[in-house]
Amino acid sequence: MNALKFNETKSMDFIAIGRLCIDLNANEINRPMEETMTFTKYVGGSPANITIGMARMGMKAGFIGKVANDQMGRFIVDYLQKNQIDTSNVVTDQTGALTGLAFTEIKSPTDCSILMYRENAADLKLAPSEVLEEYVAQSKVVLISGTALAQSPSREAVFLTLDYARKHGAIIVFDIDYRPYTWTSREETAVYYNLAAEKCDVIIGTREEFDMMERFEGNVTNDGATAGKWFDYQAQIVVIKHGKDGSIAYTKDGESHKGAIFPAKVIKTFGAGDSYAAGFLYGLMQGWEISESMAFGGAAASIVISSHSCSDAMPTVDQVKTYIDRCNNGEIVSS
Ligand SMILES: Nc1ncnc2c1ncn2[C@@H]1O[C@H](COP(=O)(O)OP(=O)(O)O)[C@@H](O)[C@H]1O
Ligand SMILES: O=C(O)C[C@@H](O)[C@H](O)C(=O)COP(=O)(O)O
Repeated sequence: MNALKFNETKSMDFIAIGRLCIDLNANEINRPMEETMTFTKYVGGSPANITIGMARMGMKAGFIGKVANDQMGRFIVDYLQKNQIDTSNVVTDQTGALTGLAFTEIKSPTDCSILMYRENAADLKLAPSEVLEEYVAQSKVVLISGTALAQSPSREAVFLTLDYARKHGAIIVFDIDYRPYTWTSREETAVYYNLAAEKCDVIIGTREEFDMMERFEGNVTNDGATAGKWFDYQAQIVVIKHGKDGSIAYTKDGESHKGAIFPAKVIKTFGAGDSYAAGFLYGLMQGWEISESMAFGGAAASIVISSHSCSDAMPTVDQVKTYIDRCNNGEIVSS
């Protein structure tokens, strides 16, 4: 058992708030963007990917967000619905805003980058008045994604969602999800990230993301010290991710747990964090121990980084279990 107490009377398992975007993933891999000519379109945006991952694992999931009033916006909503994700709090922009695009460059399995087009992005136009309290109140878990704090009115919509989630007893998860291009300064970023993190039960981020949040506190860069700060606020679990070197989770009772990593035939690195979050949160919601939940997330991540997409490659529970078995039998080895 982990220490989190989910309110089992609620009708939905998981709701995320944040961006619904499009990933355009390079078809011709192992080359720079300048030489990449064709791309495959997928639903993207980190919180969207995590929600799709939760739904694939059988969780009753929903989303709070805003999409453009165009073909891309309709493609996103349709894809969510096909994945059994409730879209009743996904609103359509009426101001001519556009869908955020992420073109991925896959230079090698370890050298990947993302070129973002996020001018006038619809997701950042979500207003507080468009977040329905009764919708938030239904969910056992509410996940907020840090990028949604980058601009008003989305920023206020997230803080209001945090208030509703706390009021109605949800477990609140903060995926730091720091994307520098949506922010105007590192100071502004750190201020808002810290204000949000104070209100969350589970905080998940990479070492670099926590470094950004600690910019006013000298050079901490020690995982234990980083996590310790948040236990004075609301946090019960703090997870610090270290790419292919795995992850470490700290809990309020002073314990720490290392996340197992699994072999992968890596096509690209992005999507690791989102699939890890889905698998980890799924495990926690089953009442599994922290390390078992981390391993489940690690295996989900290995599946997704061995695939071309992020969202579309999100595995089912059976796929993750089979993957773990095959790794344990030596059938899957790293490329
Ligand atoms: N090359 C890899 N091989 C196996 N597992 C990986 C690899 N890269 C990432 N992972 C898994 O995915 C998790 C999250 O990856 P990370 O790169 O730290 O997150 P993000 O994608 O958010 O930057 C890691 O803790 C690890 O379990
Ligand atoms: O989050 C985005 O806007 C782009 C994602 O859809 C993308 O594929 C990605 O970067 C995934 O993030 P990660 O899991 O943190 O690597």
